[in-house]
Amino acid sequence: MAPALVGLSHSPLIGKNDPDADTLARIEAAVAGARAFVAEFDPELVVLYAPDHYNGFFYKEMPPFCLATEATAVGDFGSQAGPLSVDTEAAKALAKGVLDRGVDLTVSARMTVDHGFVQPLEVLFDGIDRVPVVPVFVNGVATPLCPVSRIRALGTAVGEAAAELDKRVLFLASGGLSHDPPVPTLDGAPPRVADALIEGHPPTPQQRAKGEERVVQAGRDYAAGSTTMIPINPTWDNLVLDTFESGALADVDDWSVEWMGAEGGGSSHEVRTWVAAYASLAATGPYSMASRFYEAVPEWIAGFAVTTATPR
Ligand SMILES: O=C(O)CCc1cccc(O)c1O
Ligand SMILES: [Fe+2]
Repeated sequence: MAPALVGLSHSPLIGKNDPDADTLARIEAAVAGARAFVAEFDPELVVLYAPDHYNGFFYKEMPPFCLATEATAVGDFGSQAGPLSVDTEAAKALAKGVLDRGVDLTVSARMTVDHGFVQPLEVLFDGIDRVPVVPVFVNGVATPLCPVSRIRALGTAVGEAAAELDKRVLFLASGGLSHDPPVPTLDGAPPRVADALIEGHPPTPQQRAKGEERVVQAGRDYAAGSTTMIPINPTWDNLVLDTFESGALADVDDWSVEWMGAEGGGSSHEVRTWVAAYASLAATGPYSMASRFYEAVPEWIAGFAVTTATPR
């Protein structure tokens, strides 16, 4: 088994509320680097860790994480809709391997996913059906959240199980770093919102359009210096990236939900996907970060990072 890793922030506002041309060019160069890295590695399997934004997972039952043996994308924010090319056999093997290692994994035989899963597949592979993938949902918004140590344990178990496959496996993380987009919260929600977050009634096209316009407007406000959202925190984001680069992954066990939220905003917990991916790579042996890019992009409501890593 040969592993590699890409960590990639996502934002549904890419192409909808872009930063200035120079910033955009720097980001595009970093993303092109990740695409070249992936093309060169030519993965036979992608283990994709991504969050959900109340399109697939709801409070009726909210697992801390969940592995899919089949998955369909909803097509939010203009992202691709339809089935992902899930490698069901590999997914089942990984699920068994994770459970055998004592991590209480939830499995979905029909996962609904959103831009969190779709965007990295579009950006790196030009579509959601181009490469065999095992989607792994990591809850990054719906409190209460499990300790980060459990996400590290998940990633480690997935990495150990993946090492038993005779494949080139790319561990791919989607999301983060610090950002505070207007994602609804169950605590204090009015009854109609609470009902939507619990039951997950699919929104009408009008409701979806209205919600998406709200997020685009929030990006404009964030870039204009709105103080109603927790600002992007480059210092914290670089501390997070330093941790991944150093390989001292056990440090994340001390990252409390409260500390992360205060430093990085309500969606900073999306970096749990990165914790899982780096733990997976680390479980296969010592690694080096091969490239590291970071830019605070308020227009996208994103502390935007791109990293690649390979075995040492
Ligand atoms: O779909 C939503 O409600 C949130 C959308 C969203 C906005 C900015 C950055 C993100 O990472 C993100 O996911
Ligand atoms: Fe997100």
